[in-house]
Amino acid sequence: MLKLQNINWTLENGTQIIKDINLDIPDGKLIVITGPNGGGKTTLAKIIAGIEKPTSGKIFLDNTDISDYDITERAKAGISYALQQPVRFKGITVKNLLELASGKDLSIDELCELLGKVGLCTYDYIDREINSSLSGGEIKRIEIASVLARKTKLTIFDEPEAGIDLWSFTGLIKVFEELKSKHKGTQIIISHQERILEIADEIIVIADGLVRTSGQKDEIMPILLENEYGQHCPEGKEEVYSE
Ligand SMILES: Nc1ncnc2c1ncn2[C@@H]1O[C@H](COP(=O)(O)OP(=O)(O)OP(=O)(O)O)[C@@H](O)[C@H]1O
Repeated sequence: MLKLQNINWTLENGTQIIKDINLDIPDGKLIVITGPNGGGKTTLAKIIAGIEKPTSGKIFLDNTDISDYDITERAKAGISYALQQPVRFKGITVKNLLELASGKDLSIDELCELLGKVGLCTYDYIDREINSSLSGGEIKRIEIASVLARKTKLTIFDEPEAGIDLWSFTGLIKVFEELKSKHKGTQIIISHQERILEIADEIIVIADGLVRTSGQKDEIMPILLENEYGQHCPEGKEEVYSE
């Protein structure tokens, strides 16, 4: 289980972006974090992955305090993060990246399986360098494939839908559903997409640096659809909202 305890993140100018967030993320679930633009979702994901250090607060993975772990140590502890805007690696091919991610050489069949999941034809891509010649949607899909190759305990996908065409997006939803049913790990997906919210076990709504509401999908979906990002809280959740 991932536990976030009193996580705060404040800019040097004193602006507080993440405001005392407490969350318990259970194992083996698909958790979708949603909420308005600029609410703090990516910042929180970066804090979990070790890319940003919180101003205060603690993070535990399976009861181990990983607060002082850097990004590499967190990756070794089993946390993967697919960035909202992937980076390009000059001189590294798609095959190299997928093999680095999976920690072993991959056969053509294995490469086909991974790239097929994100809707890319292996023969067109394995030898392509991960540079600016790839389109935004292609690089996003390759990054998602590399995260799938890692099969870690906790995987965070930051807006996997961004830049992905409708047809590949449908395939991606199937990949998340398959991960949910076959892989024991936890998936956290940051998303604005109703189709991704629909496959969640639990939904967390973050706005203005706060957890506005959270709970089982069936409990949270009606609130999201009827109101603007959970601005009306269900009974018993008002104390979170009133901050
Ligand atoms: N390094 C930074 N310096 C200044 N402001 C920052 C920095 N990082 C994040 N912010 C601000 O913090 C707020 C939260 O940003 P974040 O990217 O976490 O939002 P988000 O909920 O992921 O938004 P979106 O849905 O648009 O992706 C935004 O107002 C953003 O401009």
